[in-house]
Amino acid sequence: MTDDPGGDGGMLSWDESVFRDEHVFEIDYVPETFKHREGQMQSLTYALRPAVRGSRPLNVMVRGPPGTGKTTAIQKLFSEVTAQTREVQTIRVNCQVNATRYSVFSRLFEGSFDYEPPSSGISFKKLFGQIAEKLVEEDRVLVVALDDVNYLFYENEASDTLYSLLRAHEEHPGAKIGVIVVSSDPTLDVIDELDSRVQSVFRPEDVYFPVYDQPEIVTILRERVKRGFHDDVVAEETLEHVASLTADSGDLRVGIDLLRRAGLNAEMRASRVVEMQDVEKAYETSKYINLSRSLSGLSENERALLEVIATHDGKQAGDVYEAFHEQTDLGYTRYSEIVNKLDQLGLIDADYADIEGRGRSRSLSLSYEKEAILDRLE
Ligand SMILES: Nc1ncnc2c1ncn2[C@@H]1O[C@H](COP(=O)(O)OP(=O)(O)OP(=O)(O)O)[C@@H](O)[C@H]1O
Repeated sequence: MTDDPGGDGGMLSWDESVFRDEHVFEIDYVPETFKHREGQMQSLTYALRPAVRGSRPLNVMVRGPPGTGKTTAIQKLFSEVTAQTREVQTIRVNCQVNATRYSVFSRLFEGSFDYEPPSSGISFKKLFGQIAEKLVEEDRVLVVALDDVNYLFYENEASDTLYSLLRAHEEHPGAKIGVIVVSSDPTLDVIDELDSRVQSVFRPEDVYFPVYDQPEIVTILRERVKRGFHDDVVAEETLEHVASLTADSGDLRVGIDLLRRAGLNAEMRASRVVEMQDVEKAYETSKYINLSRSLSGLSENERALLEVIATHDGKQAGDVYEAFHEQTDLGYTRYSEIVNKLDQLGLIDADYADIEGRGRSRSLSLSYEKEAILDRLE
């Protein structure tokens, strides 16, 4: 691309691309290099070391805002461990998808047996029994990463799930299980929110992932640009701009998505170069990547309530309930639970306020612009 073989100046012909490898901008891509996380990787490796020797590993609590490399660290760690030894089995559970104890253990079953548990409704006890039995039989240590564990808290399932995992050896002698909980909710105090029966057995190592600063973002994104785009498609100045927009949100995902969309915008203009205008246009969508991600995990009723709040923005909880109940027939308890979850996800603000003559009541308002939410709920 650099030598402009067609001799057509800045124009891209229909069968050319600015991308060398578009795949590096996809969400499930695991980067080859993982800069600025050496300390965290060291702590994680240290915690897992006993497992490699056949003992129960240290439990770990990983915390940090969205898009700071927590999942990537677990993926890297797990592939290093499994490459080293067959004695350790590692399973990562995405709690946004598996948000109940039963569903977490179904995933563990699937990870252990390579097929899903019977859908006919096998009891939790049986499910757990089979997983533990296999571990003991094969004399393997199981390391479970509960990724985005905050979702288990939103569903009130965290204590039961952790309790079962941490006390596994009591019901199933010989079963060795280590747990890594990964929380991306900075407002959630993981230990504090657990039942005291869990607190007494869960004293994890703490590993923190701070947001990347702008120079760190530049080095990480430069690597992606090198792998993902042909030479000279993204100028240094453009990269700096992408990094500063990314630093505003603190979520590296914004930067990666920005690069891909800006590349597509350049192609749309048949340009060989990504210009600032391509980045600006892409940012209108990329800045909402975290919102889209939160929305994608919502159930039908949760989406319905968010939509009702969008059309009653700033109204009192009681008034919103009436509209919600009319639409879904759900009762007040369930309604309150969903309000709390949307609040914890940072989608709405549910603030208590004194209302004249009515005591204290919550008013519900959107944390994002109404249109941004409604567009993404469609
Ligand atoms: N140091 C790094 N080097 C290269 N890529 C990185 C680095 N840190 C994060 N990424 C990339 O940023 C994106 C987000 O990272 P990741 O999913 O690991 O974040 P997270 O902290 O687990 O986010 P969440 O809490 O929202 O689940 C991924 O595409 C990942 O490849």
